[in-house]
Amino acid sequence: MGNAVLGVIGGSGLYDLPELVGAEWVTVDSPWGEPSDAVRIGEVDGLKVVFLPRHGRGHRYAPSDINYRANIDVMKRCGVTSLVSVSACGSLKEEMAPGSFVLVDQFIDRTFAREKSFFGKGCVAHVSMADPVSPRLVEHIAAAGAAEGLTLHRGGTYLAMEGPQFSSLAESKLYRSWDCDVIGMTNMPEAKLAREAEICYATVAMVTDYDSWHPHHGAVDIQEIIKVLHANSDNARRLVARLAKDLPRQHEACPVGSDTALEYALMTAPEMRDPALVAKLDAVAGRMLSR
Ligand SMILES: CSC[C@H]1O[C@H](OP(=O)(O)O)[C@H](O)[C@@H]1O
Ligand SMILES: Nc1ncnc2[nH]cnc12
Repeated sequence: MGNAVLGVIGGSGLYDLPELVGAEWVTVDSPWGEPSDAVRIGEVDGLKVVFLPRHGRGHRYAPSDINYRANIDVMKRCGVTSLVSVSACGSLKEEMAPGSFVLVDQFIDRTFAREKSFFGKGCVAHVSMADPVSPRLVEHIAAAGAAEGLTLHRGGTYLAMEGPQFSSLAESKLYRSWDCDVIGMTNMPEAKLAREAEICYATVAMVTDYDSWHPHHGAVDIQEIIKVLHANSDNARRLVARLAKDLPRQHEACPVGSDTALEYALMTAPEMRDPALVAKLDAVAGRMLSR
């Protein structure tokens, strides 16, 4: 299946990966506009790793301002085959305590002010999001976490909210009644776009707080979040470094078809496609559109 390339999107508190060898910041242009930052490209034991700070260095972009399409397009242009999203989140479950990590396997998308697809008028596509994360990548992350002695929860539903304000108590209780496990502001549409770009995706959710619902913890507060983030960014970096060491150097076919998601997804007849949109899709859908 070709060489594996590991992409890492670092969320709040993760703006660099010092573990990368021979790393350089590289500006990659995208027809989808401005990505959050340049990418840091380096390697770990021969594996190419591409790191992008989701909010930009210095945390310049709010969740609604991030150009998720450009970020995923840039990852695709860099050859990324597996993408790990490291994301701070609130916990909606007692047992998922601040400081722990959750390998989520489902998302509920409540965001409403973001571009959510590379496709549209002139080139329509519908990909499956039934299994939004790649199980094989999750297995490798879980093994890396265990090797590093981290507290990891396997499985969970991530509620993506628009933000930037945190949830009201009523919203927090509503999401708990939906049996959601964690809440954040960024993994949608990121996961949808990764799927459209045929990149295997998985999220490492770093729990920083109990959102607003917990009777014995005050409402979520950014100072507390920052403290937990500082205490955990080393753990997140160790996890990613171990993953990079141990990830198979050949890309493994995704059992849920993340890496072939466009195979039967394109709906628009070739002669009816908009050439301008097709040109922008050169990286994301070149595999299908050049056939
Ligand atoms: C710093 S608290 C809110 C902020 O943190 C999370 O960001 P990310 O997912 O990039 O780690 C959350 O989604 C909000 O954007
Ligand atoms: N409680 C919370 N809600 C939304 N995003 C978050 N990121 C970290 N904690 C969060």
